[in-house]
Amino acid sequence: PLLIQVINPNTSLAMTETIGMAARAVAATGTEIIAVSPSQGVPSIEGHFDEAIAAVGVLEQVKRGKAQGVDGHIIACFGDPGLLAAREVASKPVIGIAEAAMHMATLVATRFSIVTTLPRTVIIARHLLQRYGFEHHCAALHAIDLPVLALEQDSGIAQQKVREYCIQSLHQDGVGAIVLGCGGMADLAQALTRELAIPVIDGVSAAVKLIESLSALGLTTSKHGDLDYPVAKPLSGMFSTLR
Ligand SMILES: O=C(O)C[C@H]1NC(=O)NC1=O
Repeated sequence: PLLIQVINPNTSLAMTETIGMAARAVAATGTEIIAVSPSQGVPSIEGHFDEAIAAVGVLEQVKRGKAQGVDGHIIACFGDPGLLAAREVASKPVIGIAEAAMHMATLVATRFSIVTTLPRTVIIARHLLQRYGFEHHCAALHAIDLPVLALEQDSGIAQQKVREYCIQSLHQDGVGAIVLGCGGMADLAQALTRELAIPVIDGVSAAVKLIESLSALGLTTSKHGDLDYPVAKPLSGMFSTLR
């Protein structure tokens, strides 16, 4: 049996619930999901400033998960905030939902598009594509132009916009798959895949299966080189809890 920690790096507990449910929906029998949020930070992550703040919370939660003996950590925000820092701290695998979704998309299609929230997040997603080496696999990126927390409102307006952009993308972008670019969209992928008859990929569920695969293969974060544990030194003030 596996214990997987799913970290929603923002402090919106409703989104943590959505993310936890999406993870549990695909978890193998015997895999337990612990969905958490940082004790302090930002209610939603919509840019570099938010990501820098959220990264500290991610590190705090990774340390907690490590103490709980989890078998892997998932960073459930499409910016993958703190991913490499978290890998330095962790002994077990750490997977970001953007990298997970992008990897899965390349396994089922030659080109994919991304549907995310704000126009500025589209730019950040482009940085991720470059960083992960998927620039040439992503044919188009779309923003529904609504804030992240619109996905937690009951109106369903954000969900409707995601569906509209997915339909537009499958007709116009010449892609074989669509990646949902927000942890808060995790509950939409399966229904959209069925309705639109194109793989619509959520990074939360993709990351759960990647952690299970890495665990089954006996693979974990390398401590040879730059992902070795952080150099030991005294940490002051608010960072002292990260020791
Ligand atoms: O950047 C985005 O639009 C998505 C990203 N922000 C957030 O609070 N959770 C996320 O997945």
